[in-house]
Amino acid sequence: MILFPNAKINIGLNITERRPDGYHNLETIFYPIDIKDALEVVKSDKLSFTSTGLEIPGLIEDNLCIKGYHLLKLDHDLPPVSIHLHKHIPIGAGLGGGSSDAAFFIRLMNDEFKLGLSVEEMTNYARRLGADCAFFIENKPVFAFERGDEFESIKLDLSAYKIVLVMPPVHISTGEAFRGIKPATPKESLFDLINEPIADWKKFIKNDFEQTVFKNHVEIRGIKAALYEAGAIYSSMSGSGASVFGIFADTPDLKFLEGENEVFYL
Ligand SMILES: C[C@](O)(CO)[C@H](O)COP(=O)(O)OP(=O)(O)OC[C@H]1O[C@@H](n2ccc(N)nc2=O)[C@H](O)[C@@H]1O
Ligand SMILES: Nc1ncnc2c1ncn2[C@@H]1O[C@H](COP(=O)(O)OP(=O)(O)OP(=O)(O)O)[C@@H](O)[C@H]1O
Repeated sequence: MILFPNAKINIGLNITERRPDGYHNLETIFYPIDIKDALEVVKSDKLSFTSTGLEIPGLIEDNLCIKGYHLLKLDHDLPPVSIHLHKHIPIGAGLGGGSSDAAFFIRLMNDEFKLGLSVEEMTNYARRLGADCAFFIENKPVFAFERGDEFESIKLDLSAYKIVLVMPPVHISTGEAFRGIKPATPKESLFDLINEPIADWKKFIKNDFEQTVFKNHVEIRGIKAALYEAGAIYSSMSGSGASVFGIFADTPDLKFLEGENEVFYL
């Protein structure tokens, strides 16, 4: 069976407090976007993982698909499988690529091997693999809170707009981006602000990681400025970076950004 795990962007991200478990409580809007990996799983005589496309840093044992397999195996009688991932979603981008692979892996195993898991059960497995993973089980726009793995439904449809995503040649690890953040409770929750007209978002909606990340990577700040210059209605870094997205009324001409960076027109 083959599935196509997609990426997400964060529209706004407030880091509200440090938790005793080393994580942070935050609030954000997750919005799925159309940049995808391809994930194939077939029954085999031994567990294996191969990948093509972008090089995935780290050990195969640490790949979130393999971790997902071992997690499900604790509770279910699973045959060995061979997993192939074609990696297309930029890594260290704040796009949740690895998290999406993990969640889609759980969904795939549930379907392929008739595990009978409910959405809630799959979400619980996913959140044990990473804070971002849980969102990709249902994979629809949500307001997320606590570790980013509790959700409230929202109505948000950006299909009338053009989203452009720019990935600079820099990778940022989520752990690195959290260092130096001073958590604070915002005056107004994103849950309410997201209902304001998009033209007003830039006045109210911010991503707390920009403060720390822009300090060390001025070129990322430059991309955001360039997107506004090119007519973006709203622009922000996604998650913990390094990618930056812009929401436009019409497809902008961003050729000047294309040399150095990878530009996705969605
Ligand atoms: C910041 C976001 O990218 C926003 O979408 C995500 O919340 C990060 O989610 P993720 O990459 O799935 O995060 P995990 O793999 O669970 O955690 C990586 C590291 O990020 C930090 N982390 C992550 C999520 C969170 N709510 N608080 C944290 O402090 C922790 O130091 C953790 O060790
Ligand atoms: N299937 C996978 N695809 C990509 N990275 C993976 C995968 N499994 C584990 N990883 C590890 O996760 C790290 C980054 O993952 P990911 O792409 O989710 O981060 P990100 O782009 O910063 O997104 P986010 O922080 O929003 O989850 C990689 O450096 C890699 O070591």
